[in-house]
Amino acid sequence: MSSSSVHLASASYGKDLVRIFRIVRDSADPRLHKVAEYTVRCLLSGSSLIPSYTKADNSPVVATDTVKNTLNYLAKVLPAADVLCPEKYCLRVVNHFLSTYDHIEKVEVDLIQHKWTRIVLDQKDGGAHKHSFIRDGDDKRTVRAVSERVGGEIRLTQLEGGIKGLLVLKSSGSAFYGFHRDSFTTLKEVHDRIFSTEVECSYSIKLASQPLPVLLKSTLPDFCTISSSVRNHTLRIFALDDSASVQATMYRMGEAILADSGNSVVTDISYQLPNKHYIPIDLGFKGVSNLNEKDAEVFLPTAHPSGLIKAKIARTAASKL
Ligand SMILES: O=c1[nH]c(=O)c2[nH]c(=O)[nH]c2[nH]1
Repeated sequence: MSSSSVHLASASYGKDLVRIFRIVRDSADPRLHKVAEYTVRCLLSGSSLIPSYTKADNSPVVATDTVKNTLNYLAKVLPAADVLCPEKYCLRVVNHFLSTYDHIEKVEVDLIQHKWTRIVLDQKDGGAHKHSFIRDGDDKRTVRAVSERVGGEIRLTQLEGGIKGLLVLKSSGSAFYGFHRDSFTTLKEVHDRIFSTEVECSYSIKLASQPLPVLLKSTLPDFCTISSSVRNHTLRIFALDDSASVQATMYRMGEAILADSGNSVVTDISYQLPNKHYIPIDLGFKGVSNLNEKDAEVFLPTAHPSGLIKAKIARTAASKL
């Protein structure tokens, strides 16, 4: 068989790990700042780019360096509100590439927001500082936006918000018993255990079915309020649920988020939760009891292996009515 019996099955390219930092200075008080820091991946695709892979023809290639320049340029020239809101920034970015380059058919943007929270000093030192910030947690907000040219129109085909790296632990209020047992099972049933996980989730946001340039002229949902709501419900259910398992608790988190009337544009939420095991240490060598649920106080935090539980919780057709 000749080498021509292969074809390009799929392809996309662009810039990854583009670091963006934007300062927004208050118009009335230039020392009062807001800041946003993002890591962005932006990938382009389209059938007219196929020759760049198959025929070494670079003529249709918008250089990945140009993609990086564009991400920085848009961070500078877009209205402050559109850069400070990661979802809006992503929507502007995908729209830019499809409205600028007729031969690009699809743009995918994945963004990670790095936290910068304003430092609040004692009142004697002036309270909330105008331009000093702290990284108060490793959790990150994520956004994915995908836009495609459909029938000559620029359409938003995917918009997702999310969280990653949100590390939580509860030292009681979690059990795991009644599970299937067979000759491979060694795990003891437990009625009170440590539950720790690093929350990763993403939720789909459905906007009105209009071309993206039209959507961008309309009033968009308050994406930051939705993001806070997802984080708050996740933490609330984690703390309050008398957990029967990671599976049962994550389902309740999804239920709470979708039941909140403020989240009507959220159609589903996917969780990925590792079960980070804490194992009671056997101190029997000193005659000290540490293995029973009631007296276990010293544990070995184990990095691996961990359980890994995934679920997508979605609205059923009836609940959309
Ligand atoms: O919440 C849990 N779900 C499981 O499926 C599982 N399996 C296991 O060993 N421990 C746990 N915990």
